[in-house]
Amino acid sequence: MDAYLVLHRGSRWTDVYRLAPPSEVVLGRSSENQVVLRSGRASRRHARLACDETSWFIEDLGSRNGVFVNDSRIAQATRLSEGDRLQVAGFEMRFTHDLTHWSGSGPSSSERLGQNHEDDATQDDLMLGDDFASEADAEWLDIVSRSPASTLGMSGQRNSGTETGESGKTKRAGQTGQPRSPGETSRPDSRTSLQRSDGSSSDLSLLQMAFAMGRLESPADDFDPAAELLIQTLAGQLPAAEIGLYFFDSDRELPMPRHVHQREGHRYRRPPESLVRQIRFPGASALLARNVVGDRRLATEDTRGEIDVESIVLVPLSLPTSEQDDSDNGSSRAGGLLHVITTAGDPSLGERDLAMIVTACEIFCEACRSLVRRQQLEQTLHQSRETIRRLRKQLAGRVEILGRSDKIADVQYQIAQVARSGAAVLLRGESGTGKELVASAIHFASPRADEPMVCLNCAALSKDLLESELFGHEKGAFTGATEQKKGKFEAASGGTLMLDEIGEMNLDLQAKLLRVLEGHPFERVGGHTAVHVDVRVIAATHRDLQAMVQAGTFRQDLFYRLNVIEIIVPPLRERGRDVVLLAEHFVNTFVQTMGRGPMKLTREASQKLLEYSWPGNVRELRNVIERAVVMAPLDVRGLHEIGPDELMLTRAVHGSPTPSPTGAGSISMAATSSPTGPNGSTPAISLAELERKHIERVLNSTGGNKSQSATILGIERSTLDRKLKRYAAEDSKSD
Ligand SMILES: Nc1ncnc2c1ncn2[C@@H]1O[C@H](COP(=O)(O)OP(=O)(O)OP(=O)(O)O)[C@@H](O)[C@H]1O
Repeated sequence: MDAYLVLHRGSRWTDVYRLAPPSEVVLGRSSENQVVLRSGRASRRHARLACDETSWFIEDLGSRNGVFVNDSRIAQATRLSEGDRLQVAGFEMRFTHDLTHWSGSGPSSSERLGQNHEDDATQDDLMLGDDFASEADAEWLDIVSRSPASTLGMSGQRNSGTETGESGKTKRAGQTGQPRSPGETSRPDSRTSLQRSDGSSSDLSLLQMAFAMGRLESPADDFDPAAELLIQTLAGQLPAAEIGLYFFDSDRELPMPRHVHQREGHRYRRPPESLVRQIRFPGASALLARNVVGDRRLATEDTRGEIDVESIVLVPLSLPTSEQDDSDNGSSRAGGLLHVITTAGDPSLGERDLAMIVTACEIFCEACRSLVRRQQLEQTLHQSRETIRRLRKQLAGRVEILGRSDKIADVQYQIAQVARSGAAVLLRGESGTGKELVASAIHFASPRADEPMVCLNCAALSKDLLESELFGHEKGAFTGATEQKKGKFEAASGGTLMLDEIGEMNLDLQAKLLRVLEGHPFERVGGHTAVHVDVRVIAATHRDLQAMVQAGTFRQDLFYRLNVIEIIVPPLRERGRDVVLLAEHFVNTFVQTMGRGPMKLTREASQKLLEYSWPGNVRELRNVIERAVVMAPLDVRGLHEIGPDELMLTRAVHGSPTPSPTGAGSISMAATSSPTGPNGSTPAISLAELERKHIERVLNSTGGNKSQSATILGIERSTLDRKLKRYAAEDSKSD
């Protein structure tokens, strides 16, 4: 069953709509899916008329003047019956099921069939009430608006809702132009399209455009290259259209078009302000106005009396600015619009064209946003790099080899000498003497200072793990290799790699390392791609590599390769008063980092430090001082003086290779037996033996707790493990 709505003014009808249920007419509101009687003030709702199989309903949507049915204001939906007449502020609507003599052939569900101009009614006569009386810019165009394309199908897909309002008569009564007679139906232009071919062609060119825009490398504030691609694409798809693209600030009038496409013999014309206003507000939809030939309200300075525009598409462009963050909420400061027109004689733009144009514009806006985002990311990356550079400099300043002894002065001199060259360096010295610190000092004094400094302890890992840590591995190279991982060589690319405890590396890996040091590329574990790196290697060991070479446990060629320059880092017991200097430095450091009050060492405490043999070297000293600062009483006002007892170095360790005047102290938790000779003289044992005995005593005192023992000894737990393994191996050999 079809239902008809006839609008009357006095005794004359003005418009006739066929309302095939379900459908609805909104009075005073423009929106897709609805027949638009009037398009001014698009955001204001007034009354909605809906119909089902048998009845009509009218509903007040909150207009200021209200909606009246037979002089009673309606509150909610009001049911209307066949033949009912409805007065809505100045004109009358009649509802009928009998309109056979106006049987329009349009396919739509809510279709305007005819319009009567015979009485020469004026626009004002058809106003829906005082609400609109002052609305000078009210338009009577047949407008279809379109939300973002991402919500729409392309490829010629028809949106059922957009079928309403297709009758497309440009103007209402009182305007110039040829009126249509009742019964004349408009073009079913939701099926027409100006596009050159079917939807798949436009999909393809939109994809090509998106791809080309994605590859643009223009600066973030230059949207022109992307705009050119947009115009080219649209011109290719809409061969009978003129196109203009505008960029503007939100508070400015429409400027000159930034890009224009016009066919030969045709002239592009700016859009009328009255239409532009309809899309220049946040969240505005694109619009398509059809059948507008001769509408004098579309005249602009440009038209010079010839108003031959047939159809218009206007799309608001939400463009980002460089300063804007990437959360685009549609209220960007800058903006733009795309304007597409066809002129009389050419086919009108249809809804498929509108959908295609809106999609193209969205791709364009997204490409512009990507340009801005990319620039923001580049800026962030640049800032991060600057921060890293600054921090590295600060770090370099903190890599200070403290000490005034001759032995440390020698080391400092050698650091300055080798830093400038790229030569391999071998650092030798006991555990905890500061070999890693020396390696860092070389790196930060070298031309590689801005590049990474990476350290790897070769003793801490099994052979396979060490290979993977050094050279990286490919995904699936071994069980657990779930991702590709770059090794330390790649991580140190351009910088310095310190290989600590190089003497613990097995022979296979030594061979692979040698090849890399000789400038050959390497492959990640499980991979076949050759990786080239430029890395300076600094190796360190506490072992006698030459003896290992002779024993066949270290490759001679690798030894020569690593040992280009050798720096011996002296043990702490050979640095004289540097012990006190370092201890004072550590006191100040820990007081600061722990937020404690001022502290200093007493003369007796300093003396005690000088007398101790320091088998754990600087690391042990650091730990001793840290413990003293932690244990210092909290309720001290003013300066706290750290006395000798607080250092917990109670017992003398005789037999140190550098005997001290009063004998060196041992750690308080150490066992009672001391390795002294019969008369308190230095026993004839090697330093290695002394170290072993000391370790055993500490282990005894902790009940075999290795972690605690390592802490007391001032060495890494892995170092202790290694030493114990070696002792066990030596014991089994001698058995
Ligand atoms: N001259 C020094 N000035 C200041 N701190 C130092 C000095 N020498 C060593 N240290 C500190 O002593 C600790 C141990 O130093 P480092 O790790 O460099 O020794 P190492 O010889 O590499 O030890 P290992 O052989 O066990 O790896 C670190 O905290 C380091 O900062």
